[in-house]
Parts: sequence; structure tokens; C-alpha cells
Amino acid sequence: MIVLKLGGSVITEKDRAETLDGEALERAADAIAAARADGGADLVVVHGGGSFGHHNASEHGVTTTEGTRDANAALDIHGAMTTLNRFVLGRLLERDVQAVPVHPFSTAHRDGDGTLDLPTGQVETMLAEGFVPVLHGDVIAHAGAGATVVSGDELVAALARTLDADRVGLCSTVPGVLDDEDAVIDRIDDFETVADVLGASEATDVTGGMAGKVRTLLDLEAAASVFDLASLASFLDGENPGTTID
Ligand SMILES: Nc1ncnc2c1ncn2[C@@H]1O[C@H](COP(=O)(O)OP(=O)(O)OP(=O)(O)O)[C@@H](O)[C@H]1O
Ligand SMILES: C=C(C)CCOP(=O)(O)O
Repeated sequence: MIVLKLGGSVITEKDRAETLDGEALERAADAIAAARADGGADLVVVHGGGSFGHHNASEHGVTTTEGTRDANAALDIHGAMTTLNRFVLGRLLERDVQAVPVHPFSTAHRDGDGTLDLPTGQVETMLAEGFVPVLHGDVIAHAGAGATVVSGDELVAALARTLDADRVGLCSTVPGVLDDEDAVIDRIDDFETVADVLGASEATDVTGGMAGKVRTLLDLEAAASVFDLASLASFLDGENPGTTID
């Protein structure tokens, strides 16, 4: 079973509010459709926000720890993410990938410590019935804080753990995690050794950019690969392009 995240920074133009990168999304959908047509492994897709979601969350002062009790604010962020989710589903459905949505706001929550609880019975049943579940970064109820953002990266980690994923991939705008000379780092197994080169995202991002991503993935038992769109097909084909985080 593969858990794949399509980075919001890949499928949208991250510095222009609510703007899709249609060409990039089509390329990603082509690679997924080709892998499915080859009868590949079960696949769960998660996508991030990019210019959908992060801007709205930032305007309302909502992050993964700072919440809101204003339902309109929560719905504004959630609405941006479901709009993007529709675009992703649409591009996959056009290519005969049996993609169906899973909206975390209606299923997941955080407890008082901020720990994410993501039920997966519906995802497992969808997989068993031949669907490709497509989740997305979202807002979710957070005990004691109202509603906070859950990043696609956190969802990937939770899904990989609960569903015992064989492979985890994060397709981003960069060919991997880059060192201080912009060379791709092959393998990361410790945060401190790379902390100095890890930054936030270049665009509005309430979930921590590359530093947040590496932290979340290091906590995961399974190895995860970070790569760019050019390497998506090879990842789906069984290779480990980009940076391996384990
Ligand atoms: N050392 C680094 N190596 C690679 N990228 C880095 C590094 N430090 C910071 N970054 C930034 O992190 C970005 C990737 O993180 P980002 O959160 O934008 O990814 P994403 O998952 O594709 O998008 P989203 O969070 O919207 O879903 C890169 O585009 C780059 O600007
Ligand atoms: C900002 C929102 C709502 C989603 C964030 O998901 P991410 O782009 O994976 O960090």
C-alpha cells in the first residue's frame, strides 16, 4: 500500500491566492493514472493546500496549534480545501482513476495535547472496494482550542502508521531536501544534523514548510521519500527518488 502526498506547492501556484497549477496537476494525475493502469499497489492520495487553505488560515490566525471558535472562519478554510479537492478528484476521474473524497473535518480531531486522531475504517473499506481515497489538509476540531489546521503531512504520517503503509511519498516542488549548496540530501535520519538548512516554505504556509515536513516524517516508522513531480512516476514504479527520511 502506498500513501502519496501531492504537495500544495506543486498543484497550485502558491504565491497567488486560490490559483491552480493546472499543468502540474495534470502531470501528477497522468503519473497516477499510468501507475493504476499497470495494476499497481493500493493507493491513498493526500494533497496539501498551497494557495488554497494557507492564505485563508493565515487571514484567520489559524495554525496547527492556534485555533478558532468562529464557524465561518473554519468553513472558509475548509471550503478552500474542498474546492481544491474537487479539482484533484476531477483530474483523476477524467483519467479513470476511481478517486473518492475523504474530508478530515468530518472524521478527525485533536485531543487536548494536540494529538491527531484519524479514524481509517472508511479509507480501508474504500481501498478494499477498489477506490482511491483522496484526503486533504483541513481544519479539524481540537479539544480546548476550537478548530486548528491539520497538514497533509500529518495525515500522511497517521495513515502510514495505521494502515501499515509499505511506501510513503511526498511530491513537492523541490527534488528532495536540499543542503546549503542546494544539492539533494540522500538520507535523513536525525533532525539536528539538517536543522540548519531546513526552512519554512517560500510562500504563505501555516504548517511549517520543509522543517515541519521532516519532523513529521522522522516520527514515522516507515521510510518516506521527498521528491519532485519529475520523479513521481519513478516513485510509483517502486524506486526511491529524492531524499529518504527514516
Ligand atoms: N532545505 C530545504 N530543502 C528543500 N526545500 C526547502 C528547504 N528549506 C525550505 N524549503 C522550502 O520548503 C518548500 C516545501 O515545503 P512546502 O510546505 O511548501 O511543501 P508542499 O508539501 O509541497 O506544499 P504544501 O505545504 O502547500 O502542501 C520548498 O518549496 C522550499 O521553499
Ligand atoms: C492550510 C490548510 C488548511 C491545509 C494545510 O495542508 P498542507 O499544505 O499539507 O500543510
